[in-house]
Amino acid sequence: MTKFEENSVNKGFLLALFTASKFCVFDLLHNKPGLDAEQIAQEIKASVKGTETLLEACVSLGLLRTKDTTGHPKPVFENTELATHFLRSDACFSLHAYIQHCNDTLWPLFSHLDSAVQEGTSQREKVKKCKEMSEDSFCNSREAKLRFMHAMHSSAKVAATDVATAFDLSSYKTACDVGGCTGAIAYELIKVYPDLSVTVLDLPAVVEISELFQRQHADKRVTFKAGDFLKDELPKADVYILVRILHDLTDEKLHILLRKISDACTPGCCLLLSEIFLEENRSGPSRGLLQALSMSEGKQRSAVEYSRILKDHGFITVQVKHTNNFLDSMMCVKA
Ligand SMILES: C[S@@+](CC[C@H](N)C(=O)[O-])C[C@H]1O[C@@H](n2cnc3c(N)ncnc32)[C@H](O)[C@@H]1O
Repeated sequence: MTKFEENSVNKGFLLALFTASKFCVFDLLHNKPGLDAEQIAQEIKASVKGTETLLEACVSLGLLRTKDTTGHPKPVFENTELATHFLRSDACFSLHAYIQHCNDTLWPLFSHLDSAVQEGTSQREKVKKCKEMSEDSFCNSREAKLRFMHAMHSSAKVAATDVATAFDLSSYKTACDVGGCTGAIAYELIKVYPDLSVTVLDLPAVVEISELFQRQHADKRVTFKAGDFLKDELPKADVYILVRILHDLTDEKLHILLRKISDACTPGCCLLLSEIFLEENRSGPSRGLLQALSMSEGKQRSAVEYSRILKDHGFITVQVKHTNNFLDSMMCVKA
């Protein structure tokens, strides 16, 4: 298969995934495995032809499989392990909300890819304008924030164990998860390190909603602080955590934030950074390069680039870990 064909299949993969997810096909087949295309079409209120085509595509992509059809004239469908673990909306590691976020927020950025490449700038404003014209400023609504938080929460949960265990943090007592959103990483950290307390710092509008995500956990070792990490004083901690923050910031904002963290640290304090680390020659991984292509205000970097930036702020890289998850990690110590 040529690179071109491979990429068109990836695009098809995403579209099939979004669509099946939107119609809750994976939830339906979890609750009622072994339905045929006609029965599924009826349940999701879609055309039989369209449903059949979608199901076949999902089978070819390894998201669904057909079950032994003896005694049944038509093929019947069930979820594969992949769909059971990651695509059901109520699965422990569900990426349902993240897929929705990709569909609603990231995907539209790609429809302005020509301008993004021409200008080399984020197309968020353009997408926002189009949306505002059609949807009455949905972007700033509580619903949009909640949707974003669900997306972050679900994907953070998938990476949380690998992020928390990438390095031994057992000698530290206090941590601050800077831009920690719903606390998904913080709650994993206290599970792994019972003596650790974590302050999650995030914007007031996010902290206000974050309560909705804490009902099952609620543990006083995790506290939430509303604030702006570019303007307000950072909570004091032995470990500062930055998961999926730096790649999204302009160079100017990145340096403001790192200066604030560096000022808050005493020698020996730790900085745990988790991002997708690009290969040194920028040949991959493609999830990082594609994220860069959606053109946020920031940029994707290699571990060496991050190390260099952090060194300028007084941090020495102790170790870099490429996990088998979608985020890599780096541990640095303040000199
Ligand atoms: C891409 S999300 C990452 C969330 C979390 N660290 C994770 O990986 O799941 C970025 C987070 O940073 C927060 N954030 C962005 N700008 C901020 C600021 N100026 N002050 C505090 N939090 C901010 C956002 O609200 C959001 O929760």
